[in-house]
Amino acid sequence: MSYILAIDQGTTSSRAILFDKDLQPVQVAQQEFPQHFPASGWVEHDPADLWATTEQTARDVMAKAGIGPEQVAGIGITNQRETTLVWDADSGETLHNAIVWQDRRTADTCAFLRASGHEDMISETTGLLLDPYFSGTKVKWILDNVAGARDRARAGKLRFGTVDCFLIWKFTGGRVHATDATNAARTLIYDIRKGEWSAEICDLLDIPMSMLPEVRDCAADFGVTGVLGGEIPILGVAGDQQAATIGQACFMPGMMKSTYGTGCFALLNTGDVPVRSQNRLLTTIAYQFDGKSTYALEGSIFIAGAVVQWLRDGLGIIENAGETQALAEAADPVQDVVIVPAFTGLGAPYWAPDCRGAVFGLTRGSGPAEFARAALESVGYQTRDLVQAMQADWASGQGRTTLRVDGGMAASDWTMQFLADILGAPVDRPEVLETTALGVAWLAGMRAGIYPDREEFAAGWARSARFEPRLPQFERDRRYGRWQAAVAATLGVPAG
Ligand SMILES: Nc1ncnc2c1ncn2[C@@H]1O[C@H](COP(=O)(O)OP(=O)(O)O)[C@@H](O)[C@H]1O
Ligand SMILES: O=P(O)(O)OC[C@H](O)CO
Repeated sequence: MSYILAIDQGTTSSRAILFDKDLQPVQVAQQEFPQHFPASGWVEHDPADLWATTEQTARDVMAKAGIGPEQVAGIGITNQRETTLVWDADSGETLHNAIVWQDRRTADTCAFLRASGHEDMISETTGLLLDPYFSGTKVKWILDNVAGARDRARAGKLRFGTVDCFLIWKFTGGRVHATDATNAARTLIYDIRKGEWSAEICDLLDIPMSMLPEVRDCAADFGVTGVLGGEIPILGVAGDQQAATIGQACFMPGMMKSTYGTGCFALLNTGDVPVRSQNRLLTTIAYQFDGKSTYALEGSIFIAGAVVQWLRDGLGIIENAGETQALAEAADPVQDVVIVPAFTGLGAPYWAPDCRGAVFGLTRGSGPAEFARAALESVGYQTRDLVQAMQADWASGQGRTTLRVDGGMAASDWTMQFLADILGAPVDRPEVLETTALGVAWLAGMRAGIYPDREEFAAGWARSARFEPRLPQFERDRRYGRWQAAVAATLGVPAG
């Protein structure tokens, strides 16, 4: 019983990672699955794909490591957040494809709720903004648009869940309908202060509360699965960004992590007090242990690593992401090319879904190297936007902050050095870059009794590199000023 199976069900792929008794990742299996775009701004996943790729990668990783279920002490599940599923309580059949967090179809519902004066109550209760990003309006959409759904929901025949909850249901053969507090906190129908579903918001959205899962701690009993060839308990659950926060051991107020994948999500631990943002950040639950929530401020950037993908697939100036380093180093130091990568609008702290990207400062001499440097820099600038908003929101967060980074793009030394330079604060990269999976593996392993407690786990967090700021203050401010001007100009230009 010396392994933990971590499942990371993400937006574009499902991954299963096996951790040994020393909390080291020893084997990985991964499968991508199709994205469905049935209309402009709509994004769906087939629930059968979510389950099949999860089950298959879990089987594969155990087969690759040559271990059986009797050697797995527990399963931890982490997941793309907010993505919404509704299914029949008896048959388990889903009523509709999963509506993905990126899906904008409920923008009108959000606009209506805002116009009718509900935004303040909803933000105060849930910590979130009225945006289609979150689950609540997606559940309403399914109940409004699938024939007979609301009647079945009122009769107690339907179940709602985020992806973690759906997978738990599948793993346990429909015996457990539960989620954890971090996933509940992303639904727009959960009262993050009281730690219970909000009857008022459910009523407003006409969502029968009989559909809702039980909300448990992040390290808790979520049932036992028999689908992997033997019985294994599910003992840890957290949304992926919260799992990364846990994996980075950001357990003290003031600690902050930023995950650089396709997008970027930064979370600042604010302790046991939920801080209401004045700068359009989200207030969310970082984790919940023993019924007690720890809160975080969260900033979400939609385009981080995706700007590098654009250099590769859109502009064709690189063949792989790693080439950006040499290009950025070769860029002309006197050119000031700035890219605002608002390909799908801008996220926090701007929340401008309709604006589109722009490039500034081009000269006759601007080429691939200047574009590559500007692309990498855009990630640093956007992070500074978030960090400044966080510091403005949370007075005790003033001062020197060390940022812990992870995700695929954190492998880029050049980007991480620029990040430290533009923040004027150190950036720490951990030894284990599988931070999201590590977080949820630790939850499950701690619950199973094979991993250390929180203090010991935090003490074991190890850094592989620290990037210290080297840019003079004057130059930092000058460059950031250029970025701010570029964003202001981009926001001022209506999308075509
Ligand atoms: N060396 C690198 N330099 C710059 N960007 C990189 C590098 N390696 C990976 N990336 C970027 O990181 C992203 C992949 O990170 P990952 O954490 O796997 O993302 P996701 O989980 O969102 O798919 C890609 O967008 C890729 O362009
Ligand atoms: O699956 P990812 O890594 O793109 O993460 C998605 C986030 O959880 C959305 O809030």
